[in-house]
Amino acid sequence: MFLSRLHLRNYRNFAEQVVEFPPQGAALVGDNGQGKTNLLEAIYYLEIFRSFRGAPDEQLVRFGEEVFRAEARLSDGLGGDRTVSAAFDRRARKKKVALNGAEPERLGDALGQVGAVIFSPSDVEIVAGGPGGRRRFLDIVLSLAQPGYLSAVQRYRQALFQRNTLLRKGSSRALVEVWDAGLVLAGSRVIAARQRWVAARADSFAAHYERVAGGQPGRLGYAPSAPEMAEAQGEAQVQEAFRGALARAADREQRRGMTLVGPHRDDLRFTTLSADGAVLELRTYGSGGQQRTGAIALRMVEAETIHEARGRQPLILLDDVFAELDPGRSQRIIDWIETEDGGQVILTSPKPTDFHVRGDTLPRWGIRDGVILQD
Ligand SMILES: Nc1ncnc2c1ncn2[C@@H]1O[C@H](COP(=O)(O)OP(=O)(O)OP(=O)(O)O)[C@@H](O)[C@H]1O
Repeated sequence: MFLSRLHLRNYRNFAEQVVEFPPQGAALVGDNGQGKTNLLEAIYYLEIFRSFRGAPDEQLVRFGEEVFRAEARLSDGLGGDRTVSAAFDRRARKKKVALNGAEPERLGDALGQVGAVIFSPSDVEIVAGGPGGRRRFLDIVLSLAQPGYLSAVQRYRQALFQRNTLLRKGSSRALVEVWDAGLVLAGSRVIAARQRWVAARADSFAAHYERVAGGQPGRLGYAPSAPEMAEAQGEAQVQEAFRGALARAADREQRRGMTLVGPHRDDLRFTTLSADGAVLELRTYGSGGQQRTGAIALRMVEAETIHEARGRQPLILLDDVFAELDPGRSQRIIDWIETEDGGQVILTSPKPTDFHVRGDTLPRWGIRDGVILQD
């Protein structure tokens, strides 16, 4: 399956655009502000039904318009086609998603149809920014890859919201505790899934980091909000540890008026080693380049995850990722793409690059003011 056709109407600065993509992908070259990121954002919108940049849907509607629509056609090259589409009405604040023209029962059922991974300069924020961005990363990847994860997150958020409302109002402990069973059940599912994913991908992350960084070590770990949860393995042990952590935090929670333990306070940890062997957090001590390398290695393990979940090569979207990397690192990313035997690649750049992707078979298109220029 590859993205064979994209149809955009009133998405950002695209008025009406139809693009036919070949199976190997395409390279888009255009000046700043012409719509390169917008195009990749639109493709990835059809994967997760929201902007990867975190923009609210209203902002995606072309200025002066009311509704945007995006549709992707995925083809297996043998005549088998599938479509996924999304539309958002700014005035009615309504989003509609369809698979092959039919609305799925739940939005979650339509997630991940494109099977894409996006590499963007803003990924550095996952490593360098606050823990919310890292939890968001985990929640998106696991929602795409694991059935049931998204609904566990949603149940957890509901229980957390109710519990926090009571804590904020200073309600009695007995009232707050009514929500504990639901919180622990859904929360442990989320924590155990995240821990399993990190454990399963840690070696691969380390290998990607080391390769891209030209030999420097890099590690990925999961940091739960309470120490006893770090020891727990599997959902049952996490539940027990979560209950224990809640009991220990009860007085503090009453004082602070909020839930202090659980997956909403967990974090991902990126580390490297100093010259004398000390463990350094990339977030606080990493250079810009090291933080970018951590983000790229993370996207690479995401690509492996999507590959396994979908049973096919992911569509790789590269948004001007080479701009801030040294040539060695850039080349090693290209080498990695080349080993992803034959998956589709769509890359953007403000200027023609010297990097040779897919044996230079990608057609090179221009883009100006929301119009794609194919020759
Ligand atoms: N809702 C919208 N309607 C119309 N135009 C929009 C909308 N949102 C953003 N734009 C326009 O899209 C352009 C930015 O596009 P985009 O972010 O894709 O740039 P780019 O080609 O990736 O540039 P760069 O190389 O600087 O990253 C801006 O000119 C902006 O005004």
